[in-house]
Amino acid sequence: MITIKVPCSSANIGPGFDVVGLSLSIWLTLRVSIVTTVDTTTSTHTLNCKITYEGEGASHVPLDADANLITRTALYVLKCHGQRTFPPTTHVHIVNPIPLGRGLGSSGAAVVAGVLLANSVGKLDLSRDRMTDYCLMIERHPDNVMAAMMGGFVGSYLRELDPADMERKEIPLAEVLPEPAGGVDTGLRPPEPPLGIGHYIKFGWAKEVKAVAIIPDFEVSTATARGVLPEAYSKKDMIFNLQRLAVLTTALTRSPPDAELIYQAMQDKVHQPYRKHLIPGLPEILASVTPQSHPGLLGICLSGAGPTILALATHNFEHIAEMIMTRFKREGITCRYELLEPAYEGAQVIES
Ligand SMILES: Nc1ncnc2c1ncn2[C@@H]1O[C@H](COP(=O)(O)OP(=O)(O)OP(=O)(O)O)[C@@H](O)[C@H]1O
Ligand SMILES: N[C@@H](CCO)C(=O)O
Repeated sequence: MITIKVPCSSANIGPGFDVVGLSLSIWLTLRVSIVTTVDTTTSTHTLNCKITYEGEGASHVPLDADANLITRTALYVLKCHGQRTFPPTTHVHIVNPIPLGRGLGSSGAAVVAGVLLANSVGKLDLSRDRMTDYCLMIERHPDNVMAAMMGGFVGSYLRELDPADMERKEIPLAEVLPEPAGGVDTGLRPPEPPLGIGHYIKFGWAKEVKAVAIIPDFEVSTATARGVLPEAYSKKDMIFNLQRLAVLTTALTRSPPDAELIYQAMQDKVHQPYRKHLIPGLPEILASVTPQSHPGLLGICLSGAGPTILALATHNFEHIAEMIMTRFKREGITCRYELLEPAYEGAQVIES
């Protein structure tokens, strides 16, 4: 039995759009077994893989190996290594408590889990850095996948690629992860990722800082939330974010945390203002919960592409969460909240 555990993550933390991510303590878990039978031709499951699933999205997440994001990702990596199917007969049981499309990195966790799955069942012996390259072929912004893979509070950038590699990086997603093609397999190897696409550094984290995630009961797809962003930004807005991000990455390591410094350093002009039409009440919520109005609060932001709100705080967690849920309720939106800790250790593979 192989157990694969991947944490959820919150990207951006205010000004660090597509740059920083924080892995948090909700874990996607895969339980993987390979049953070797005498007659290996009898598997009735797509590509030798049986999927069972419980948790968030159980009513609609596909259970065919060539359609489910986790196994589709694994197949991409396996095919790059000349393996066209899973080993007969693979059973992947997925337990997913990460809400989908809420800004808590469910797709990043699924992609990381898929790459780890391929590495284990295909006995590929890939390094963690190389596995990250595969993740970045599928999820092209590094913040969620780097945090989920490496754990903790992580900053990352994508390497500037030479023109040939750039071409490969820009290939449409469907070519990296072919759509379920009714069994059509050209036999060609998919494009392999260039070496060393992503680079990262782990920041420290002051241990008293916890994350309160207020999770509305509706989804915002990341693709939609990226579609509303402008193509270009003013110099003024870029400087605004860069100044804050530079301060924030160290401010969150200091004990005791400086609430005034962190609150200001979590302001953003690059993505949150443009996403307000997708998340009713967003500007009011971000402006009305402050360290003065809510002692214990350090800072507040949209988690990833939303709609979850992330509040960093040292105490008073329930009060902060209740205030935000009440504000959402005025917009007719119900929410739940979770008190989370950083998942320092990142993705794990346990063989038993
Ligand atoms: N465990 C899973 N199994 C299969 N598919 C999944 C799983 N988790 C996520 N997905 C797919 O990813 C989609 C959500 O991805 P999306 O990028 O829109 O949001 P997110 O990753 O939850 O949020 P964000 O990127 O803002 O943090 C789901 O609708 C589903 O298609
Ligand atoms: N940085 C990404 C994270 C969401 O996956 C965004 O905000 O669009």
